[in-house]
Amino acid sequence: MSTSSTWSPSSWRDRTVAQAVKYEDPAKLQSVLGKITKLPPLVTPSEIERLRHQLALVQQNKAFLLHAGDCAESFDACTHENITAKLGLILSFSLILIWGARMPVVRIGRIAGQYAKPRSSGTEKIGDREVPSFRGDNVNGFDPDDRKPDPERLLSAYFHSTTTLNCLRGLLASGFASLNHPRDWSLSHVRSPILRKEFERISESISDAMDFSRTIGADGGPSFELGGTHTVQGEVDFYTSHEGLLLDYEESLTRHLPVPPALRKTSDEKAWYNTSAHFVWIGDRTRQLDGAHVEYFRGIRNPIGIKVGPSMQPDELVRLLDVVNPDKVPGRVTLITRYGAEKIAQFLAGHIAVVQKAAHPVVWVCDPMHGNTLTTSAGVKTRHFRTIVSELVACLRIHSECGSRLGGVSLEFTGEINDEGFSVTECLGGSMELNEQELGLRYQSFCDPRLNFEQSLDVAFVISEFFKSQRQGKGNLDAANVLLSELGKRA
Ligand SMILES: O=C[C@H](O)[C@H](O)COP(=O)(O)O
Ligand SMILES: C=C(OP(=O)(O)O)C(=O)O
Ligand SMILES: [Mn+2]
Repeated sequence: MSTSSTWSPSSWRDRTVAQAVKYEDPAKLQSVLGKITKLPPLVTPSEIERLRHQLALVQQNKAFLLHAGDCAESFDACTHENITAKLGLILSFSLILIWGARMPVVRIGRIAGQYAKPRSSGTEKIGDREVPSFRGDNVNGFDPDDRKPDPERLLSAYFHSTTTLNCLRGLLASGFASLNHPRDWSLSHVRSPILRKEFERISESISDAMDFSRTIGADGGPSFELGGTHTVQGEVDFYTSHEGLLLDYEESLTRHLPVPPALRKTSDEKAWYNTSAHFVWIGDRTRQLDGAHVEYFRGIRNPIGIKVGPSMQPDELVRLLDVVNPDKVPGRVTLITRYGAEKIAQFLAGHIAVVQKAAHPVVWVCDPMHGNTLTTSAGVKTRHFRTIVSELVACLRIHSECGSRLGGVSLEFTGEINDEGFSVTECLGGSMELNEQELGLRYQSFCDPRLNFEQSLDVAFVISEFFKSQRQGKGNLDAANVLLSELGKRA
């Protein structure tokens, strides 16, 4: 394998493309890509560089990363209500984390472009029929009769991403993030009295802290609508991300743009930026060392993620880091581990050891979702809250035993609610004790099961309590134990 050869946005085309999509009409594909190539970037180099800088702070233990959102966004779910609910959950989650950890949270949504899905199999069974698998809204349709890949969907993905991003930017610029108005955490869903007492204690402390800031005027004066500036609390950074799976699309949004002045080494320095999102990641199924995805990713300047599962060999991991980050740039690489609760103890410490030995600067993030998927006897794909939290807790423990640090979490969750105000029912357990019979009530995911609003806040409380106890010098999981043992007991 030669990685020293010249890179270009299209050099990946000489490599084997894992999870490739086969289009019937290549001319139509070219015409769509030609159109996208001319459309404006979705994000800017300054935003991308700012995120890289913030991820370097995560690495230095000065911030925590929350990477979260849908497994697969869909074009139909691109509504004001859904986007607001998703952003609201990310903000609520990060507020709880900030309270416990007393450090900034870097927020990256799996949003505004998370359409393409790698699949375990090329076909799937729907009833008695065997049809091509759904590959995401930018490839084919969820309807079993609409599974032929259509290049026009790439253009539609661009416009849905743009619309989503515009909605997010509008909400954030108009004070939606103001910490004075978090979504109501009613806690009425919490069944265990012990848990409810703990959650109430935490949320009252947060409300108290916010009340205090308001009283002393530390919330920044008049509101935005009344001519005030964006308040310190209301002004938050928010970044977008998706799996960089469809390289045709990623290439067409890869632009040679001036490096922002503060970072330029020469007055005319330019770099290749993937302008489809601030952060893109390589999936566990497409991270082959000599494959097309690694070749594409090595040449872009964005901060990138790499999914690391049980099949990653330790030496392979170091070689991969050498390829994508030869200059060991801080903040450039985030390793998103996803082994499964049963396997993490077998693999994580070995991966940490080789990365430490190679002195590669990385942000370690725990994805406790993808190694913990199961299918019920009724054929429903789900995840159990208990295994999700169990992988997360094991991850925190193993990092601290190895003298390393867990810098963030990567979750599939959604704050979406239906017209009656109910959350989705896709994962089992949590403080609402969702059971198998209830999965069918509001199962809306197009791919993997997501934590709903209530279950996500459960996770936020657990992590927040862990950081609080660490901050108070306890350095262990004691304070989170009441939550963990209670949540662990729930079916
Ligand atoms: O989101 C991740 C993958 O695309 C997903 O887990 C694949 O699911 P599958 O195993 O049903 O193909
Ligand atoms: C496809 C995904 O994960 P992985 O590559 O880890 O299976 C994902 O994050 O949606
Ligand atoms: Mn997924």
